[in-house]
Amino acid sequence: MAFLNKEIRDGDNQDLTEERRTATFDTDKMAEVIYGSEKLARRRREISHAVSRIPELADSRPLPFLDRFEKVTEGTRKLSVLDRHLAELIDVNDNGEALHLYHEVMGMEGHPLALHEVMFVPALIGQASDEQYEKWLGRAKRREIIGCYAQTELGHGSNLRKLETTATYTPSTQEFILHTPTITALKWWPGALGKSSNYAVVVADLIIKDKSYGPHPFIVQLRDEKTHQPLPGITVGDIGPKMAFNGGDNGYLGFDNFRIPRENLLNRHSRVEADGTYVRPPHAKIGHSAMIRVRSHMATGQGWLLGHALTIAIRYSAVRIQGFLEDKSHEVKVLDYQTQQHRLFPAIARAYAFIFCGFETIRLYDQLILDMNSNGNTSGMADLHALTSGLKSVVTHFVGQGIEQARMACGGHGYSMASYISEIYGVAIGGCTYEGENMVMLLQLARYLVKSVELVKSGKANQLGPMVAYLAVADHKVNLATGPDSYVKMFQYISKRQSWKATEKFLKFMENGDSRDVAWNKTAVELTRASRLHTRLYIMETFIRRVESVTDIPVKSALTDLLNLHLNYELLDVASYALEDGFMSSNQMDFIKNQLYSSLEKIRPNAVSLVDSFQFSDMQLRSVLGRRDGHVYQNLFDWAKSSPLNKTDVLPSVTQYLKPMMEKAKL
Ligand SMILES: CC/C=C\C/C=C\C/C=C\C/C=C\C/C=C\C/C=C/C(=O)SCCNC(=O)CCNC(=O)[C@H](O)C(C)(C)COP(=O)(O)OP(=O)(O)OC[C@H]1O[C@@H](n2cnc3c(N)ncnc32)[C@H](O)[C@@H]1OP(=O)(O)O
Ligand SMILES: Cc1cc2nc3c(=O)[nH]c(=O)nc-3n(C[C@H](O)[C@H](O)[C@H](O)COP(=O)(O)OP(=O)(O)OC[C@H]3O[C@@H](n4cnc5c(N)ncnc54)[C@H](O)[C@@H]3O)c2cc1C
Repeated sequence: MAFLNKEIRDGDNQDLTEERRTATFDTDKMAEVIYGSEKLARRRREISHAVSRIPELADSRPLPFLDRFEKVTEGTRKLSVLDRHLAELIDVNDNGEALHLYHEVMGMEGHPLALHEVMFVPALIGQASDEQYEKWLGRAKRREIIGCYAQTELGHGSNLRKLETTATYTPSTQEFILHTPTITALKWWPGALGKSSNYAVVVADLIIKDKSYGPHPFIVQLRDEKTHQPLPGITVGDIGPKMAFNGGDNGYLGFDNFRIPRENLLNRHSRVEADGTYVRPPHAKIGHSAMIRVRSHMATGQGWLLGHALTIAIRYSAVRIQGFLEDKSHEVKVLDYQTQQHRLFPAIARAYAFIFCGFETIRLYDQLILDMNSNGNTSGMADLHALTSGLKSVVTHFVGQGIEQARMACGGHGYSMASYISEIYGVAIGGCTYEGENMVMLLQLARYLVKSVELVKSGKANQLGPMVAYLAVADHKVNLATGPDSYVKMFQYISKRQSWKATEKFLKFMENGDSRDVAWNKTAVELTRASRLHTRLYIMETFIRRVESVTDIPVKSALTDLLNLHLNYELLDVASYALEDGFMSSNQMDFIKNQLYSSLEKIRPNAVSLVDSFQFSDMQLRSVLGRRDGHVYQNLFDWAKSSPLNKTDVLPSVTQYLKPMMEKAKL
């Protein structure tokens, strides 16, 4: 008999197989929706299969047992094996295939090329002139050189206007002199900078004739191409262990009056002429395109990270039997508890929603780069900046929460590194900080919202973009029974009210004599609340649009259940805003709660299949609890036995310290 869930195999844990038999949709078809195309979903499976047949690509030992040095070495080893097999495994021009292959083999703990693909090459694509393309891009793409993105400094990450590294132009030699004037000016944090990269895009304050022109990107050689030794005038190294990404070498970098030629300012959009004349870019923030790119990709990347943790937690919850419901002769799967479902199912809905939002922002980013490179059109930048600033903040925050709930949902075993959930958590919450600290980015979106409200107030609502048009729409009471649209209207009301309230408060402080910055700071918490609500509205609308467009009926039906859960969960979560002014009644609250509980019941039979549809291989998950076959206990025992501490029955530290202490106590 053919089952709709394609993960069923002979010999699997029976409880998990039972779950898979109840799937109401085809998991291959759901994977097409998750990955955006039939081709990519299929190629992912084929690539995972091909990788599993190359033993050298497997981790040589479970990663949690490796120390930092071993992790870096292991990542670099696998990268070199991968390099030999690249062309046979994937179409190297297909980003989706490449991304999957790297996730599969390299995992998420970092490796020497992590920032090369994610920021160095994209910075060249976005910022280099045609001549610079010619000179650098081919070499970078062939990986003759390895690069990173060095912007953040020991003293400044958020406030780019105060970066201290200087790039001073000297017309007599037509060179820039890069210099690190203070300890706080050291570049600090860039991924793959410490030990791996021999080139970097360095962001430094451009100075011409004693005048500062602000941060600009330069391509800089850091190490000798043959010996890999740092060049004279360069101080570079690793910043030490971190919460996660310990297979990666985030680094520090200092310059001692280090000279680079004038052509090394990435000059597609702004340039310095030989005599020192500065030619301005068409948009002041155009040099930030590599950051906007990562922010645009973060929602899908983070959605997949949440998907990892949920695959582990849901599969384990179907295998873990503990406690009773009605029948006291049989314990039940912990997945049958309403609290367990409430802990995990809304996060499944969010993972799907975030992935769908990410597809939209990636498309918008690609369009922006096309417009900028073909005709210098930067009109989409402000909107995309506002959108991705909010999205990266809201998504990373909820993903962190969701992963932590997934860990707790696995009880004691969730706390073991065998679950791998703590590693996923460490990686995911890095996203709350990198590419713009979340509060800072929420405040960026708030600037956009405040400006939009001000437009409405001054009678210029017709100038609002489609994303904020609701800020000008009249309020109306909503009957919650009428489907997704009514939830959107309710959310629009809440979001609009918060944006208006925060703006009025901000303006009032200014009317009362505060400067703009002080008034802004006094309103900042309310402003971040407005940004979160606006972003959650966007996520909700995107989710609705995506589900509406699905053509496979069983897949659409399962997604509709997830969407309904999401709508009710979201509205309940922000209900205090709607209760504040009596917009929502307590009867409506009860209605929403009941809808939510019935969504949990509807989703229950499909829970395992919804996470199976992410189609993460065991290699990619690296989790004993999340194994596809569900054989958790024997493998946990084997995993524990492989701990280096178990190599001998008596540890040298016991002989050396513990025994003498115990012996002494006996005397
Ligand atoms: C094959 C692989 C494919 C895909 C994989 C890709 C991604 C995968 C997902 C994850 C990646 C995984 C691993 C990577 C791990 C880590 C990488 C990390 C890298 C980094 O962290 S790099 C460093 C990042 N640093 C920052 O983000 C700094 C944050 N600060 C800023 O961005 C700015 O300084 C800030 C806060 C926005 C403010 O700037 P500034 O002070 O200059 O501006 P103002 O506040 O005065 O505002 C002025 C004005 O300008 C507007 N504006 C600001 N920035 C932008 C922008 N980027 N675009 C457009 N407009 C911008 C701002 O809104 C103001 O407008 P207004 O006056 O209000 O009209
Ligand atoms: C895993 C990881 C990888 C990274 N990779 C790179 C990389 O490849 N290249 C690179 O250049 N950098 C990288 N970074 C650095 C990262 O981009 C910065 O750490 C980040 O932008 C935050 O800046 P910060 O550290 O200066 O934080 P800070 O700005 O010092 O933040 C500290 C606190 O101050 C608050 N704060 C700061 N400014 C404001 C404000 N205006 N209003 C209100 N509150 C404010 C913040 O909200 C936060 O609570 C990485 C960081 C991490 C963790």
